[in-house]
Amino acid sequence: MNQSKEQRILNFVLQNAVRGDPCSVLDTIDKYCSQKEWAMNVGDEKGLILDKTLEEVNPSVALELGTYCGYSAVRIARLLKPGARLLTVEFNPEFAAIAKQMIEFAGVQDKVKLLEGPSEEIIPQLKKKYEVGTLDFVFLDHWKDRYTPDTILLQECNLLKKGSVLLADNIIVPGAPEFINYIRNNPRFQCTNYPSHLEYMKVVDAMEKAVFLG
Ligand SMILES: O=C(NCc1cccc(CNc2ccc3[nH]ncc3c2)c1)c1cc(-c2ccc(F)cc2)cc(O)c1O
Ligand SMILES: [Mg+2]
Repeated sequence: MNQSKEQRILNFVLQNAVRGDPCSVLDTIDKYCSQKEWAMNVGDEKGLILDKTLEEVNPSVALELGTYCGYSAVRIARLLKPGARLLTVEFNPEFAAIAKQMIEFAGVQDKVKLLEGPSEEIIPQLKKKYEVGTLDFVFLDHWKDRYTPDTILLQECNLLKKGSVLLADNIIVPGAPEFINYIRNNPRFQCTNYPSHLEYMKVVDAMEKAVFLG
């Protein structure tokens, strides 16, 4: 049975990156996906915006929607302070299996909890089943038409507090127009746009930061 692209990315990391070194895992994925096969990791350019936002927020509890191969989970986890944790949600079982191995190879498994299932099912379980009080940081990178309903669901589940930061990928490509309309017209969020480029391409993209005002 021929391999998936995601399996080829993982194999390239297992053979070329340094076990236990998150930066080498990130660099190796970026090298493979810019030189051999494009893949929808947030990448190195938008990754820097993610890094800077994380350094500002310094979250104790972070949530990621859309794990994919685990690139941004490794990127986020490597910057978390001792005792802080990342919950990452992946709906696609093949992606989740790849991401689990990627996270373990990078050596950040103690900081990351990978939850398999759709966000609309997982988010309502975060408080009781996963002992989450409120979320300091949320990275939205899953199906773009889920950004708005899941932002509403996070509020309904009382998972956001004053100062909670949402960061959304792909505001231009593939685009999340409904989310932008919702969040920029919502007085309970303070929004900032970060122009950038689609991962590994010269195509324009952007990220949007939204701070919950309570
Ligand atoms: O669409 C994207 N990513 C989302 C996505 C996509 C597919 C599968 C999944 C399955 N994972 C999944 C689903 C539902 C879920 N609910 N809760 C968790 C959860 C997890 C997730 C995307 C596309 C492009 C892109 C493609 C092509 C192109 F030309 C330009 C740009 C670039 C990106 O950076 C992107 O992020
Ligand atoms: Mg993305």
